[in-house]
Amino acid sequence: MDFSLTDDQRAIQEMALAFARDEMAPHSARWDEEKFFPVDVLRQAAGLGFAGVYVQDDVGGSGLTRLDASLIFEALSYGDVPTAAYLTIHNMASWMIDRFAGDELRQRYLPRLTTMELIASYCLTEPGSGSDAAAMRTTAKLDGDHYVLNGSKAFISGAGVSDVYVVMARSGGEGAKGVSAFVVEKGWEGLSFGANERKMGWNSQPTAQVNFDNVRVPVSNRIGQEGEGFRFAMMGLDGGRLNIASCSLGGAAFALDTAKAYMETRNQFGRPLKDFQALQFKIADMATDLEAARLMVRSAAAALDNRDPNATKLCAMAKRFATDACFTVANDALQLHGGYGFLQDYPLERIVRDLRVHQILEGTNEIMRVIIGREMFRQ
Ligand SMILES: CC(C)(COP(=O)(O)OP(=O)(O)OC[C@H]1O[C@@H](n2cnc3c(N)ncnc32)[C@H](O)[C@@H]1OP(=O)(O)O)[C@@H](O)C(=O)NCCC(=O)NCCSC(=O)C1=CCCCC1
Repeated sequence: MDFSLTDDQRAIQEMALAFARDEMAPHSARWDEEKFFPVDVLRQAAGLGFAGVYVQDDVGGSGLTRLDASLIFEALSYGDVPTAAYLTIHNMASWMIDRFAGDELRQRYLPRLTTMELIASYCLTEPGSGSDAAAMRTTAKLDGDHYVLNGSKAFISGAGVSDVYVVMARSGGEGAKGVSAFVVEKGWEGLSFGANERKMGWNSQPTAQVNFDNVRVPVSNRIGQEGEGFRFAMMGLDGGRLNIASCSLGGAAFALDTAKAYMETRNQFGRPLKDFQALQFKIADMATDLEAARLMVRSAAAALDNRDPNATKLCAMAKRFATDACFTVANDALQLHGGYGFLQDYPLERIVRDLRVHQILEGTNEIMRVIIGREMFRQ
């Protein structure tokens, strides 16, 4: 197995890191404090091809691989975790349209999604169904050449700001087979949004409920066939989980570098912290765990690129391992700063807050174990 990056991959990685350093990192503390959603910066990122990384190029996508995407999202997260994470959501929703919709729908939305003239959200979770996604109650009843959507989606990133919502709703019977996927536009009658949630982290992107009150959606806005929506949503999440794991890598890499720099200059007992072996061991463990997580993410990305039958399992493993390991790395980096790590004048407490949710969203790490366990016995 060759884990080295190609020259093209290094160039992409460096471009994303430069963007993170110049356009994101200088503002991330303010975005967090002011709960500011940096749409202009997202559009600048789209200009570099980061809004449709693995969308096909006939509709403006970059046509890159999942491994390329993982490198990009890791690099961007070095500058600001929630903004990079928002790009992953936009990419996931856009990919679902690219991969599963007919050409008319692809051409209608994707050229504007890949430039981020339109911003996308992904709507699966409901107030009453999180881990048990197939228990959703939002309905889509066929009425002539439209579906009529009723219900609510919860924890939706971008709700109220996004222009386009990829929505999973029940068009048929119970269970996963009754679910279809639709593209719904902001501004359509009956679509409304809840108040912005007050969150522990991920403050530079809005999160709210999306409500459907007899929203009429043209049949032509259904993605694929009736009853395929749950499978599409799960396939979207295989890649989404990899992307979130990549965002954890970037946040943890930033935390580790910040801790190392601090240890060079902070003196206690007459010596810099880096000269204490116990603290060197801590850095050694952090770097080792981060590298292990990175290798798992890259291996899962390669599996998705190669359509490996183990890809779902490997993505769940990478998400579980990387988001846990990277949260611990960030928390240890905070600890190495002593009392200063707890202050908002330093970036560590923000990174810890931002990475915490990666252990919960896009499937909790407990659900990742469910998926891995099932796959282990399916083989
Ligand atoms: C895995 C799970 C717990 C299991 O589901 P069940 O047992 O009901 O369904 P089951 O019997 O596993 O499957 C149904 C059909 O579906 C196919 N399929 C499933 N996975 C896949 C897959 N990966 N690829 C292809 N097909 C798949 C399956 O084969 C079956 O079809 P079949 O009957 O065989 O024809 C699922 O519910 C899940 O995952 N929850 C976590 C949700 C969850 O992750 N939210 C996160 C919401 S989004 C979020 O948190 C965000 C946060 C930030 C912003 C972005 C979004």
